[in-house]
Amino acid sequence: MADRFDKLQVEFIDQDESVQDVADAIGSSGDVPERYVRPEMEADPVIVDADGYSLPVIDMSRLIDPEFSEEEIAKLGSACEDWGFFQLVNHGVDGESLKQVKADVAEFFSLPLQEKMAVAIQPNGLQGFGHHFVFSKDQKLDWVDLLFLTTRPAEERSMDFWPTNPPTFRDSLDKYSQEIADVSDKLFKFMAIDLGVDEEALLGAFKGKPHQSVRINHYPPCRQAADRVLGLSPHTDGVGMTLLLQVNGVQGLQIRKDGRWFAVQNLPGALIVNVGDVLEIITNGKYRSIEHRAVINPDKERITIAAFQSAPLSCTVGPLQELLMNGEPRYKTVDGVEFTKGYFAAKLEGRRYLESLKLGV
Ligand SMILES: O=C(O)CCC(=O)C(=O)O
Ligand SMILES: [Fe+2]
Repeated sequence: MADRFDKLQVEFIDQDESVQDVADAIGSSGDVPERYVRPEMEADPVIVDADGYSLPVIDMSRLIDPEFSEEEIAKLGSACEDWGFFQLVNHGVDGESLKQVKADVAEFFSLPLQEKMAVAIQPNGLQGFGHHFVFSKDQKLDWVDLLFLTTRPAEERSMDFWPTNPPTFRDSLDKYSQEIADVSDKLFKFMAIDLGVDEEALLGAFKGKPHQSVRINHYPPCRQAADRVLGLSPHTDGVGMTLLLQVNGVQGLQIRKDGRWFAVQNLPGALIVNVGDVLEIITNGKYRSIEHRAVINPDKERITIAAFQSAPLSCTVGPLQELLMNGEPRYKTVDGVEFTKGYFAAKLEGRRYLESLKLGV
């Protein structure tokens, strides 16, 4: 079936090596190939999670409890304004479903390369397993193998890219994708209350069938040069909202805060949620889409599942009338196809595309 991304006609350079293979080939003594080495890493200091400086924690059980809801919604609003990121606890995602999806994803990445290549990304495609978003032959490469899939609406899935090994993979990803869609619907609802806009007005921006895709990231360890390679280059997410699940206990997410990198310590069991570019634009800049990146552990592999909740390509991306500053929009309004094309054309470099949509007010 036609992929939503076919309309975008983005052109990528084919990559047929996997980072896991590169890591295996260099073993413990060889050099990391130049294409993976990132000299810019040395320049940027990292702040660790310290007193008075930790990611806000939002409790879903308080959001839905009439006694605490108002207070928790205010906290949610501040988190989206000040940080653009928060940890969500008591999110209600079924424990069995979490366990199963984690086990299946880890098993998929542990398969031999040829098994994984059964769902390999196709030339100029976006879905499937492999290296993604390579735009030129000289571009530095991220130290990650990933599997990118459209998960919702169900009729837009390209099942050719959904692994059949392990056999439970499809079923567990299907269940997880439903659970995450439910959590994000609730969060959008509470955000609408915080913003003082009609729920329909906020969700109306995601009119039709909300879109969800997942990026399952596998970061092999890098013994030789963990501090000189990057798992994911700094970027913002070109979507409404992202919900990130850490599949194993290995940390690696960093977010840009006050010009420096801040290392997120994921609370066990919490989902990490962040505001994407589309939500920043819809809220006319009230909520912020923050640059983030993933770093590599020298000894341990790291696996994460990022679920992106977004708008259909048929929608329009622009500030909500109710949230204009003195009647002024701070961002251009563009249609969904133009927005997504522009996001990729800016090569996922930090906030570059988002800044280009800003109007001079
Ligand atoms: O794996 C992580 O910590 C970050 C993932 C991420 O930012 C993404 O997939 O967009
Ligand atoms: Fe991201």
